[in-house]
Amino acid sequence: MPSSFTTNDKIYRQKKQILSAAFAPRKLEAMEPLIRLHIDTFCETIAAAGKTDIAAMLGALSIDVLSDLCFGKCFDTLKNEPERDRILEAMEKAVELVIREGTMHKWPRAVWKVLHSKEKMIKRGYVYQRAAGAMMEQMNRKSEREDFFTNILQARRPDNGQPYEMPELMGESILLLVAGSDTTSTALTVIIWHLLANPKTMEKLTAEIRANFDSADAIKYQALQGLPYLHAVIEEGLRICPPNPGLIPRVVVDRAPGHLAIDGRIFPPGTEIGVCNFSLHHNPLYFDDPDSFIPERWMPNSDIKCDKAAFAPFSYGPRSCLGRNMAYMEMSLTLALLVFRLKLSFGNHEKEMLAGFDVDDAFVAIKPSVPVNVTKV
Ligand code: HEM
Repeated sequence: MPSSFTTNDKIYRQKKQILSAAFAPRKLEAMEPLIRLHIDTFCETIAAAGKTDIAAMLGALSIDVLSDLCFGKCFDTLKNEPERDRILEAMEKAVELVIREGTMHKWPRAVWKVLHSKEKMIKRGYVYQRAAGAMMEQMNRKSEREDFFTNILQARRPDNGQPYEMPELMGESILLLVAGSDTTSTALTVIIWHLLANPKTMEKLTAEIRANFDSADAIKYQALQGLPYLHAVIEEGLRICPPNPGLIPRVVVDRAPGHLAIDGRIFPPGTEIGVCNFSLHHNPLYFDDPDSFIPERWMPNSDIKCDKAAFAPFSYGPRSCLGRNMAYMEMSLTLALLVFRLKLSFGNHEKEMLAGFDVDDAFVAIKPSVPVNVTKV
């Protein structure tokens, strides 16, 4: 299914322009109250449960936020447990397979058949079904609200002046849903795991939030952007375990003089190359004590080595992440509201949890469960 992620021509450039407009800072500001509403539901739901898998609930939060902002229809996965389990599993399969389609497109059909087992295809089909259903409803609904997807629905192709066709619209809807939800929830899960494993860091973050706000209602993104420790905690989470931990592939193009030279080595046109984010972020040449979670390295005037040029969780260049601003807004509000309103702990799972936090690389990180106890402050 074609999407901006898998196309590479002038149609891609036009789609990118359309999507960039949808993510403009002014439009995002207008979306803060909606994002906030879902974070409130998230905090209330996990507080009422008392014990929860925070990784799954953060997955549900980011799906609810994305489905609401993208299609004007929240999938309600925070409140509906069977729906949550089904869509999270489908999302995992969709991510694995979308990436194989994007990166192994030249492989023979027989290999594809093995990789695309029938069971996985059926499971991932559920994400397609939900995204397509929401998109169709949005096409038939007359709403004043401008969602991310409204821009694509109203756009015309530059080559023939016609609206985008259904398979392309489907591709974009799935891309937005998967790219925007899984990544943000991984980043938040990583950060919360490290905060729980480092109580002094959690205390410092909580103290910063409490010193700046006297009620949860007063917490607004504009004010959060000025809090250095919150920012440092988010950057350190994205560094220590980037949501796209592996290699983001690029193909060397055929341009004069014909070859690309990097560090004295020649890469001919057609070669797939890339930088592995996890290795980059854990290289001691760029970051002191790279395997430890040390938000202080990001604080102004810190003397802990922290080379910002080697920090690329959203990638660089024309294909870099479109949802970066939205991700910072969602991560900042979620963390601030969480530490302001709730107290989390590993409870009985402390020993097992402190053994370490590992993810699998399937282009995006596939994360483990993180069981926590939750109480209201
Ligand atoms: C912490 C959260 C996030 C991280 C770490 C992240 C990271 C990335 C990365 C590494 C890429 C690939 C860029 C490349 O190929 O060079 C990407 C692409 C993309 N991201 Fe994000 N992302 C996040 C959140 C979001 C959100 C909230 C959205 C909103 C829907 C979003 C939408 C997209 C889109 C549409 C693309 C494709 C861009 C293109 O191909 O031109 N992302 N993201």
